[in-house]
Amino acid sequence: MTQSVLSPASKFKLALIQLGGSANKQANLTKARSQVLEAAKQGANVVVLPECFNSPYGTNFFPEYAEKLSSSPSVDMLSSVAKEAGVYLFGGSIPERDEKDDDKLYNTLTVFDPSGKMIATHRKVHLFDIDVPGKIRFIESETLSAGDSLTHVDTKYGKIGVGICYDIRFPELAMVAARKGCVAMLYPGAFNLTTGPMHWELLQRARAMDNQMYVAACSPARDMTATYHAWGHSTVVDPKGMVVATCDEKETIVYADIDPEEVQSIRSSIPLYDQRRFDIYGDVAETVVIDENGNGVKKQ
Ligand SMILES: O=C(O)CCC(=O)C(=O)O
Repeated sequence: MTQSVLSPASKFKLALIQLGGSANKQANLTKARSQVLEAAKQGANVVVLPECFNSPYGTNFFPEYAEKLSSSPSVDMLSSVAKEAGVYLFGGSIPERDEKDDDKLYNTLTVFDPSGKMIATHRKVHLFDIDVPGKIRFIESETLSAGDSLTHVDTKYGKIGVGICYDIRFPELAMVAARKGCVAMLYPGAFNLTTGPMHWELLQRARAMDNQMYVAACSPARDMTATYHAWGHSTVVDPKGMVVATCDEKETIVYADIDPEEVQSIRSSIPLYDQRRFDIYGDVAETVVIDENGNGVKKQ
C-alpha cells in the first residue's frame, strides 16, 4: 500500500508568463524582466517563464544563444528580478553550454527563490525528436544533449516538480514527483500548431488527473514571423483534471490560485494512493520489445 504523501504546503498564486519573444536576446531578457515584475505586482508568489525564452526556438539558434550558467546574462537577470519581485521564479529554459565541454548544449530550466538564489536546475530529459510527415519534423538532438535526472524543488509553498515541454509526454516524471510529495508539476513548453491542438491540454489534464496534483504549462506567445510557431494557450489544471486558467495564443499572463487542500481533498475521495498495486507492476521500468509471437520480452 502506498500512502498519499504531500510535503507541507500552503496556498499560493501562480503566474504563467506567455512571453512574446524575438531574435534579440537582450530584448527578450528586458521584456521577461518587466513581465515578472508585473506578475508580482498582481500578487503572484510563483512565476513561470516559457521554454527557451531568451532565444528563438530552433536547433540552429541554440549554439548562438547558449550560455554557461556560471557566466550567464540570462541567469543574472533571473536572479535579480526574482529578488526584486520577491517571488519564486521558474525561469523557463535557456540553451545551456556545458561548463567543461563547449560542444555540449542542454535545454535547461533554472529556479530562483525570492532572495535571488538559484535553488534548482533541470536539463530537459526527453529531447523533442519527432517527424510527423508533411507537418513537422524537429530533431532537438541535432544540437542538444539530454539531462539525466529528475528535479523536485522545495519552496515555502510546498514541493514542486518540473519538466520541459516534451518531458510532459512521459507520465513517469509527474508520477515520481507526486510520490515524492510534490503539489504541482510545472512545464515550460513550446508546442506547435500540429501537436498543440492535439495534445497540449490533454497531456496536462492527464498528468493532473492520474497524479491528483496541479499541472501548469507555460508557452511563448505565437509569432507567425518566427521559424517555429508556438501553440500558446498557457494553462493551469487542478488536481481533479479541470482547466482552471488558460488563454489564447497572444502575449499575456495567466494567473491561478493554487490550494494544496484541493490535492488532499481529491486524494481522500478517490484514494488512488492507498490502492496502488506496486506488488504487480514490477516490469514497468524494464525496456521491452515485442517478439514474433506478439509478446513483450525484456530487451537484452
Ligand atoms: O511534444 C510535442 O508535441 C512538442 C514538444 C516540444 O515542442 C518541445 O519539446 O519543445
